[in-house]
Amino acid sequence: MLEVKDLNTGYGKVTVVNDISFDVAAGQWVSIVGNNGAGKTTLLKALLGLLPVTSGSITFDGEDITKVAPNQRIRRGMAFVPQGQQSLGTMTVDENLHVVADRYGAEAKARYDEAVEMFPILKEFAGRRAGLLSGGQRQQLSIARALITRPKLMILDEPTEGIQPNIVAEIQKAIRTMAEQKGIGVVLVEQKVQFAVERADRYYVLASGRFIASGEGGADQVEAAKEAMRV
Ligand SMILES: Nc1ncnc2c1ncn2[C@@H]1O[C@H](COP(=O)(O)OP(=O)(O)OP(=O)(O)O)[C@@H](O)[C@H]1O
Repeated sequence: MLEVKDLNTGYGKVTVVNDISFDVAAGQWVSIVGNNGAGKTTLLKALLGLLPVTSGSITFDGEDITKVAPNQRIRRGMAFVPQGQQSLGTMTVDENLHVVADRYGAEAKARYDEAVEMFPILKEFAGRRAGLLSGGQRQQLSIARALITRPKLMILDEPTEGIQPNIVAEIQKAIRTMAEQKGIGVVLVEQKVQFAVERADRYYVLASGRFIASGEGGADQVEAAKEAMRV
């Protein structure tokens, strides 16, 4: 569904991401792990159309979208969950979800229900202001908001940053479920290798803007990925 080929991108004349190629199929979870400054966010910005591609191509759903504007990419079925749990803090959980769901008219309720089903805590805290939730709960709210759009591809930027371990496990499970049961393709970028690799289908290690290792996901692959990241 997503095909990235020989992608180069960066800021002005400085190339930060070099010759990146990978594919994501429907229902496949692909993780990109890398340390601080490896180029993870830069790569995601290029996938979303927020940074121009210097060379290479991005194909989504059979169409070349290398030069397609960000809002068009979203319309075609990409959803983005940015770093840092960005929900609307002064609005309640319920209002945060309705802002997105109510765009879908007759489908609004079904879409709303579908999203909170994945994160029951959001039902419990429906009336609470998003700004008063824990970081992990806010992250779940961000993912739920993205799910309401029924994306074909969900792109997540370090969803576990600053989050307690018990919620990290819940988020991991939800990502697996959305891939497996809803057929959503997932691109996750992370520094936390275990979280990213353990239940993914495939992983890539990004260092200094290049893929230096890759492999199948799974609990037995975590050590190999960690080892590759140490180099
Ligand atoms: N707006 C910018 N202008 C110029 N260089 C930038 C800009 N943003 C990031 N960079 C550089 O690009 C490189 C990769 O940064 P990027 O934010 O993509 O890394 P990252 O892997 O996402 O790191 P982190 O895990 O800390 O978020 C770094 O060397 C950074 O200094």
